[in-house]
Amino acid sequence: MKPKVIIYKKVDRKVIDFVQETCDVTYFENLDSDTYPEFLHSLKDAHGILGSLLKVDKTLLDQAPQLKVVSNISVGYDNLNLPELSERRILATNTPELLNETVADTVMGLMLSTARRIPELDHWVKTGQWKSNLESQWFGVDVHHKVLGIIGLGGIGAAVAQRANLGFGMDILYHNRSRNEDAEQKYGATYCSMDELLEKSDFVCLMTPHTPETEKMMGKREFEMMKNSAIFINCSRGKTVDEEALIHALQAGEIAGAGLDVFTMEPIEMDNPLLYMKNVVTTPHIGSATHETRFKMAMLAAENLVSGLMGEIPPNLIKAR
Ligand SMILES: NC(=O)C1=CN([C@@H]2O[C@H](COP(=O)(O)OP(=O)(O)OC[C@H]3O[C@@H](n4cnc5c(N)ncnc54)[C@H](O)[C@@H]3O)[C@@H](O)[C@H]2O)C=CC1
Ligand SMILES: O=C(O)C(=O)CO
Repeated sequence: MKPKVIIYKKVDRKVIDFVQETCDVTYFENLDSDTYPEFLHSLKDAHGILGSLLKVDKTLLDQAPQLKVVSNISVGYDNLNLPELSERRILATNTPELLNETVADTVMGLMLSTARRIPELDHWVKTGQWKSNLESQWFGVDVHHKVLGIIGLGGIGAAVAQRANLGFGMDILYHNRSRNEDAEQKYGATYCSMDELLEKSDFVCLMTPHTPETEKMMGKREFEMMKNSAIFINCSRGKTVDEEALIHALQAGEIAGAGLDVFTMEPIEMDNPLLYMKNVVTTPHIGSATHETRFKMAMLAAENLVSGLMGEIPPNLIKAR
């Protein structure tokens, strides 16, 4: 009998076909209040699940007694309770590396959009406010040849450093759990303490995973240490930032702006003050969301899933730290 698999995220037909070669697939394009009851029902005899961002905790796992593999279509895996999965001998997998370049493009996009105020000026043009020569009130600040501080220089952080240094002539400071000699050699990246990075950078880009250690790692003290002219970019996870402290820092002028792809609550609530600040550019957690990259991620996640269900060690098994 074929293993039973739930795909709970919209993926390309080719991905479903690939999984169907070896598994019996139940497919939900989206999980919402309409589809969730049926999803829970299917979970009872599912051997594998494939998707992203679903909170896989004790409560959910109690509903899935047959589960063998949880395959994330994401590199981040803060949605998974790893000790609980490991106790139940359930394999967990993710999709590292193949999204590095795409997410780094998003980071550069947020930096440029915030510094050069592109969404604000787009609105200005489209609402007929371009009536005279450009006034200095619409000017932005340079990105090129500034200092970029990257907190968490892993796969994505290194791709950001490459773009920023080789493309934009920026000086790179970084803070990480360990030294990245490759980035030091290729992009002149300089390792420093978190405090030094915050004090010296014109742009601070947060790119760590969300873990108990990194939860709210950017808080009141950290924003106060940044230059008043500095711009903060977060493309990691919303919970790595104390969002109230960020809002305060922006309102008080402690920092000049922010480009944010991720938020404490997703989707963000419409009364969140960040949505009403001109110096904040937001995107809806689309760091890796291009057709090409999302297809590759879903296919890799499908390969991880099938390999685990066939009794092999999946290529991207998440190992307990
Ligand atoms: N906005 C989006 O759509 C996306 C967000 N992400 C997020 O980005 C994160 C990073 O992804 P990758 O670069 O692929 O991971 P990675 O594992 O290659 O790099 C993460 C880096 O963070 C460093 N780090 C971890 N804890 C730290 C700490 N306490 N202080 C300083 N550095 C620390 C690690 O040493 C590592 O170098 C993911 O875990 C995910 O949460 C990833 C892809 C897309
Ligand atoms: O891969 C991740 O961790 C994401 O957030 C989506 O690409």
